[in-house]
Amino acid sequence: MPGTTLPPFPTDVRTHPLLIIDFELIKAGDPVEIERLWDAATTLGFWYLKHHGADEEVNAMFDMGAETMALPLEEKLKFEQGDEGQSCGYKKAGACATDTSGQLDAVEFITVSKDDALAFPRVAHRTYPAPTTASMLTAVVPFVRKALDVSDTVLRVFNERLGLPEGTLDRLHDPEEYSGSEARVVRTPPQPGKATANRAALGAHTDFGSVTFLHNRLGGLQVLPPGHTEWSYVKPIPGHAVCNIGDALSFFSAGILRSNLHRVVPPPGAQADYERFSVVFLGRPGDSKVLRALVEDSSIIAEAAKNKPEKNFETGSTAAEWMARRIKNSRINNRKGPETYAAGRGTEHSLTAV
Ligand SMILES: O=C(O)CCC(=O)C(=O)O
Ligand SMILES: [Fe+2]
Repeated sequence: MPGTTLPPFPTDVRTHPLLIIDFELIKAGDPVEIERLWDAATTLGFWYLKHHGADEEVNAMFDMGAETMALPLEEKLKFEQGDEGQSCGYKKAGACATDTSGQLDAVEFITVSKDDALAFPRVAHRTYPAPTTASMLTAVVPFVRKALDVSDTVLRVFNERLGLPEGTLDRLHDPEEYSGSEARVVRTPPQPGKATANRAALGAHTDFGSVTFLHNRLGGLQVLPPGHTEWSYVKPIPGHAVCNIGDALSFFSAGILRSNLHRVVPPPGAQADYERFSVVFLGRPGDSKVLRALVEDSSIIAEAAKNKPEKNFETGSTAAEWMARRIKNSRINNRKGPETYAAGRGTEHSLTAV
């Protein structure tokens, strides 16, 4: 909402502090900052990222999202992602379950595949609503390129710290291969009444892929830190991205990198009266890559897998299959019962977390 002053994030709600990582120092190879990034990625799996240099691209994405969401629902529905497990396109509010009981989500998405962005004007997977397409070269492509730079840089740090042969994680994220990586704008409309304040607008989930690069102006994002039974807000800090690890990196690293549960609830306090937009890049491995611990490539990962015999790091699933399964089973049209929701879950999920 250009020109709108948003109320500040309230001081009387529980927040979870995240480490603030300086992207410029990471790029420069600063050993202290790399250690801090490693610490964040292996404990909660969430951190703030400052000096990411993507402010302009992120603002352009917020504008693209607002223009696209302002279209009549009927027009947006022409681009709906469907029930077959595809993620790119438009998702209406209420298309997905947020819990085993089949409670409906309250967020709408416009999601652009990185393959469509980088191939533009050629169509790799699908077409998008007119305001999204019109912003492809001015917003989506520049944002995707910045996000890929963040993701590649962070992956190189993890590659080294995991003791993997040089280029291993790079090859698993080869930009030439089609992948589920995508840029998304999420809109949460103000929810009627206080009763919904604690109800998930976007249900508890772990991200499917590798590195997520998220931008928030209003509160609403919450994490469930390991060992906690209560959700805590992640307070938005202007100019700071929130980054987190997804399931694919958790599998590749035998759980050394943490894919943590998170969700979105309506913004807290006076912020609740405003519509909430977030801009996110979800980085994912190449479609054909199998999600499993890289035990043959690193003694550090082999040791981690050995120390967690109760965990199965052999999914037998490619990155594309993992993502399609999770999306398909979250779609309310595919719901047969509580088991459908359960079949769509990822790492670290307990079905009591909603
Ligand atoms: O909107 C947010 O703050 C988080 C969105 C998110 O978790 C996702 O799109 O996976
Ligand atoms: Fe997420």
